[in-house]
Amino acid sequence: MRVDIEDLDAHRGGRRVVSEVSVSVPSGTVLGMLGPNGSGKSTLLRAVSGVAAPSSGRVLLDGADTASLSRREMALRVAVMAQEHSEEFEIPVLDMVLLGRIPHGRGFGNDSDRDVAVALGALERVGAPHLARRAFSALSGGERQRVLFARALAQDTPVLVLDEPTNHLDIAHQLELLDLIRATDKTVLVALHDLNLAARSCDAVGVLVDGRLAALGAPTEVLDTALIRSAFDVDSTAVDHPRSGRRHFLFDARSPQTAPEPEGTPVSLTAPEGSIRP
Ligand SMILES: Nc1ncnc2c1ncn2[C@@H]1O[C@H](COP(=O)(O)OP(=O)(O)OP(=O)(O)O)[C@@H](O)[C@H]1O
Repeated sequence: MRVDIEDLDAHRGGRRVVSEVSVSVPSGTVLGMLGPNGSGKSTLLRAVSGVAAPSSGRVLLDGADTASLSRREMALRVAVMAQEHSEEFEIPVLDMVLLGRIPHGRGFGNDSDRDVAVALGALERVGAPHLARRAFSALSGGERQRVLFARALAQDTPVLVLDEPTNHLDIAHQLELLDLIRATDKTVLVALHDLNLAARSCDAVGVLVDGRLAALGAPTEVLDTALIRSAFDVDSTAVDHPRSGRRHFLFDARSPQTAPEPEGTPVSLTAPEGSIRP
């Protein structure tokens, strides 16, 4: 399913935090949304998924304006994995994943055998079938992320909107989740902070700075040391991976022009007596 974002503005707390963003995401491709903290990635993704309507502009799913779709019609098209999930759900993990089946069925607690099979299959895909009977609230941060990703998969939608899905995940599970995303034929919009993971896993990346799209295109075209400096205020060095040949970035330091000046009396960095520092 194709996703077109047209001239989108979005407000948070009465302030415009996303301005004039236009992006087309072809069916079955992965768009990584990059940008510094507070640059508007989550706000843009909320607008795309229908969690919060844009203040102006449109989001089209295969040409259909999301403003004209019912909640259920949206839930059959777009599954969302949000960044914040402070909920202390006492429910078992399997029931949490079954929430993804609600748009397909008869409502919570009326799951069919197929719903249960899909939910168990999704847990299997994220490597978490052993968690099915555990309470969601008793899981670690990374285990919760994987269960919430399983819920999004179980929703069985053509579009996935994922806000920093690799938060809390160890490196093996980060790679696994991004490989799973790549292996689906879904259209994926995913906010990421790790530029090297994004370059490895996305067909295209969009870089938001202060709510505006500063760059958009294939990772190899977009990501370079100049962009990283201007968008993130960080100096970096590009190196090609000795085996894959893929471009990677080593991060050197905050760029000197923009790093905050130290204020007042310099703080001594000498380790105190008995410290574990060498
Ligand atoms: N609930 C809110 N009320 C008011 N302002 C908000 C709210 N949520 C976010 N904002 C503001 O909107 C702007 C964009 O925030 P957003 O969460 O979209 O950024 P982000 O790029 O996803 O950031 P991060 O990388 O830190 O997750 C920020 O300036 C933020 O302070």
